[in-house]
Amino acid sequence: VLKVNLSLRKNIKSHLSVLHRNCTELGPNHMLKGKRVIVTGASTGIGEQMAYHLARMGSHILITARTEAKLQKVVERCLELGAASARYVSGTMEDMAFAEHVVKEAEASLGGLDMLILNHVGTSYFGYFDGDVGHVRKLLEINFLSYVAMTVSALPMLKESEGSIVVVSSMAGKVGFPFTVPYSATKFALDGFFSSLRQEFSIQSVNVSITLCILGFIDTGKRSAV
Ligand SMILES: NC(=O)C1=CN([C@@H]2O[C@H](COP(=O)(O)OP(=O)(O)OC[C@H]3O[C@@H](n4cnc5c(N)ncnc54)[C@H](OP(=O)(O)O)[C@@H]3O)[C@@H](O)[C@H]2O)C=CC1
Ligand SMILES: C[C@H](CCC(=O)NCCS(=O)(=O)O)[C@H]1CC[C@H]2[C@@H]3C(=O)C[C@@H]4C[C@H](O)CC[C@]4(C)[C@H]3CC[C@]12C
Repeated sequence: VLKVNLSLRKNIKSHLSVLHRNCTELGPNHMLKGKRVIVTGASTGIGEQMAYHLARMGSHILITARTEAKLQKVVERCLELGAASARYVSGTMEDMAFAEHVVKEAEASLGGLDMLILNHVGTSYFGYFDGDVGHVRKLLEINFLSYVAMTVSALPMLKESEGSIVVVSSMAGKVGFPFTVPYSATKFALDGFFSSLRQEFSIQSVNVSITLCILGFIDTGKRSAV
């Protein structure tokens, strides 16, 4: 048993060292080189920084949010940082037709899609739940339904490229923290939808990965409300 154990350990060690050498030679900065990526909510905060990381890796980037002036600046910076290409589409994710339009724009301008990064989030409040059902509905449309609409539109292209869906969520989408009731509900909904869809992809051998990012508080230097 000791002999088998030792030879197994030797084997694993040599495999790991090959893996490490390959990864180091390739370098993390090349992983998404030439890949076609949509980043939503990329005019500020985490989405903006993700766009810059993709730019440094040499990806083709399509960003979106409502504020055109900010998107223009982010696109300029992406090009300076080395993006293979960078463009924006401005509009609101309250409108499902707009969500679908962004995906169509990627198809028209990039000829396909390798990664869909769903990151945008509508404005809410940080405080006791005030009973405003209209606000919960609106936030569900922005933070959840538009994610679903974009995923459905992008799926044929992602199946073709065997690409990835990245969904930015929060600890508040896994645990019920106080003062974030509407926001938390939208993030829990994302977990239900995308975790279930991932299981279906696995059963159907659909080679599209789904990653749900569970973030804790990140100070983007910006705001006091959600
Ligand atoms: N920061 C944090 O502590 C945490 C953040 N997260 C998650 O990370 C992601 C990014 O958060 P963060 O960077 O802090 O958020 P920001 O508020 O900085 O950015 C939100 C982005 O969404 C866009 N957006 C807002 N409303 C709409 C709308 N109606 N239609 C289209 N786009 C819209 C904004 O641009 P514009 O106003 O121009 O439309 C902006 O680009 C979110 O999913 C959030 O839930 C998770 C845990 C913690
Ligand atoms: C307070 C939550 C994080 C708790 C935490 O990180 N505990 C430590 C665990 S560990 O010791 O094991 O590491 C925050 C998690 C998510 C935050 C909320 C969020 O998702 C978005 C908003 C961002 C905004 O800038 C402030 C308000 C938020 C609602 C924010 C509030 C704090 C969290 C719930």
